[in-house]
Amino acid sequence: MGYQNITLPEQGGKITVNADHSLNVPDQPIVPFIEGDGIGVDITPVMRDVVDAAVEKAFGGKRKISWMEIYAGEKSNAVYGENTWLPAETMEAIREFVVAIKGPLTTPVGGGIRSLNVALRQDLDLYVCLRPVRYYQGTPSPLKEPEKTDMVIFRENSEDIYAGIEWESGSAEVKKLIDFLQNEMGVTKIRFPETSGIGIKPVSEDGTKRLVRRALQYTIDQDRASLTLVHKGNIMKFTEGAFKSWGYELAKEEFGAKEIDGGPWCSFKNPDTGREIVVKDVIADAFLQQILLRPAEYSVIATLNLNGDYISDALAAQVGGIGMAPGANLSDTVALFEATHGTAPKYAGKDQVNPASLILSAEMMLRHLGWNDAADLIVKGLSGAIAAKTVTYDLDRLMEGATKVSCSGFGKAIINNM
Ligand SMILES: NC(=O)C1=CN([C@@H]2O[C@H](COP(=O)(O)OP(=O)(O)OC[C@H]3O[C@@H](n4cnc5c(N)ncnc54)[C@H](OP(=O)(O)O)[C@@H]3O)[C@@H](O)[C@H]2O)C=CC1
Ligand SMILES: O=C(O)CCC(=O)C(=O)O
Ligand SMILES: [Mg+2]
Repeated sequence: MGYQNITLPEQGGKITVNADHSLNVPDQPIVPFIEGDGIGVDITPVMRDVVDAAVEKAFGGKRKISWMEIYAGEKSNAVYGENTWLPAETMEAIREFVVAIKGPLTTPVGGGIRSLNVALRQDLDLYVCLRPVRYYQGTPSPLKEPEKTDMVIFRENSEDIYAGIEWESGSAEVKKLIDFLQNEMGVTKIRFPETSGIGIKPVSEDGTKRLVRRALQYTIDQDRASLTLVHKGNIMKFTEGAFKSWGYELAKEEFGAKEIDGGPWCSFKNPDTGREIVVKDVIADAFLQQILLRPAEYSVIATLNLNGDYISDALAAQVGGIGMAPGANLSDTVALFEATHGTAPKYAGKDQVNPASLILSAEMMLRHLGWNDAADLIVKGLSGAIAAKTVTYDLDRLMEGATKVSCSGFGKAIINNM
């Protein structure tokens, strides 16, 4: 199709998806990217340089990414005109080209536009937010044994209070809703009805099961020992509690899990390797202490949207901070890779922040394409740069005897260590 402000690269072809959701990847795939607000201007070009260097080194010119810029956030206002935060053709391009990567996008607090990140996830039905958390040797960490933190978060990405269904205190809508809750639903527990805002928390069986299904399949494919459902089901029984029940139900119905000692924990054998996979659950507040005190007991995590948001930043801190934490948003067909962190506005344009989070998101993208040799080189380059203590400010301030480099300098150090 023709695009208004997106320039198609002169060379390169489209990635396509087969009926079984596998990909056909040409040697020169067109990959759309959103630069991102704030520090997007710093980290996105560095990510591209690192990826290009890894692909060139791994495949000697046979393969290459054809980058195609698409727009969202502040830059899209500049390109498309004021108040155009997420142009329709940006969504169209991600749908058409199937695999894309983005920098962070700003969401104002307490008013203004709703999150563009959430809008992208909802509109493209990217229902899995996949955030692996692993330790790179030599990275400074507040833990004594950070290498014991090795978890992969499957965060439900389309539902929950995070979907942003809410009404402002004092609005006509909130008055109508509170009136309905009090007079037709018998609700007596709204403490200050005159001044309350109200948010709605939808959690469904369909949404839960598709997320837990992907997480369990991953547990099998990666030969992991356990999947933990993290919820606050003691308090929010029909949303978070139901998430837990539906998760166990799915493990039993579709993966043949059997209860251990009368349940609710259950287990089944990995059909590929024969290894026992335990499916368990933890209440979210207790989980946040467990990940610090007993991280080795957790492997794959499946959780609701808001819990997953908190847990991913907390776990990132254990292995070096959100400057190091990658992620992907996945539907059955489309993949949009992005860092865990936000736009860190105070550092914008200063060539200072750590680009590793976005670079490791690109590393996940290369594996998604099946370009594992290039992905391995990124891991090697990053590990080498950290081992040589050539690091950005966030790691430098926690390390003894390190050499502090800029964002672009860190990118160069990664390339030099490939
Ligand atoms: N997916 C997305 O696009 C996301 C967008 N956001 C949005 O980003 C904006 C800012 O959010 P905020 O809460 O400040 O969170 P941020 O993640 O942007 O930044 C918080 C702090 O984390 C550290 N940090 C973040 N990124 C890096 C990096 N690359 N390298 C090193 N350190 C880093 C910095 O810590 P220090 O000050 O200690 O150096 C920074 O001040 C908001 O509008 C928010 O909605 C937030 C999260 C995700
Ligand atoms: O959309 C936003 O602004 C914040 C998103 C976020 O914190 C996350 O996805 O981890
Ligand atoms: Mg977050």
